[in-house]
Amino acid sequence: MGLSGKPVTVGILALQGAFIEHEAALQRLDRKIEVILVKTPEDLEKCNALIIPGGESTTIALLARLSGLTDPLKQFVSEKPVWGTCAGAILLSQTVENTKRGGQEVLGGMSVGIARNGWGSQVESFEAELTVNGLRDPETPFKGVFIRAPVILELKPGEADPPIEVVASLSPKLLPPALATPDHSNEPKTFVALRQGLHFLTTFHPELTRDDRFHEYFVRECVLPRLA
Ligand SMILES: NC(=O)CC[C@H](N)C(=O)O
Repeated sequence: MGLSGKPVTVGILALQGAFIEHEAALQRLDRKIEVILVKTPEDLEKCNALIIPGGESTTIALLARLSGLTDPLKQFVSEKPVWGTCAGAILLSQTVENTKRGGQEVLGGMSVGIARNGWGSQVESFEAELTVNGLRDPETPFKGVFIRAPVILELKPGEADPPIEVVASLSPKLLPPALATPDHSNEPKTFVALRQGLHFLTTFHPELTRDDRFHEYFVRECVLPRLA
């Protein structure tokens, strides 16, 4: 049986946030995916890969702790493919700035520093057309929906870590004045989709469009190769 025929189970962390929309997107893919809404460590054990949705990172981290999921999630992240969208991207990061009082618990997985609510109050939510080379039909722009989105501050892979690939970035012109710098070259603040080894993050919400190309990308690039 080829890769395309192997059964694959993708979990979606379903404690808070936009998990139903991710489920619908995965079910629209041509490739048949078994989807589990993960609320307990037992649910997580059945998954080959996981999506951590957008929502409120502080709340998701708190509910994970109350559900006994924090350590199983950290273990999962160290072994299997995980995609974090928006709040999920915050949870996959190594360090977080602009946290609520008491700080932000993270799962790690991606060697990045991130800031919550990085766009400031005036541009908390916006849409932007993204050109993304790794997607199917790359000439068609992807509508990025940014809702109180985090901002990538720095990439800091250690020597033993897999390299980080920039999958999508925003035009520097879209950065709010507070984030803009005179020299925009290779500026982490413009990065909005990053891949590192088995892991993937997007600071926006692909599940809130009817365009499922990022879901297809995650399954194709991060999940299926891991099953080989
Ligand atoms: N749309 C989102 O997921 C917003 C993320 C939210 N600002 C947080 O810090 O968790």
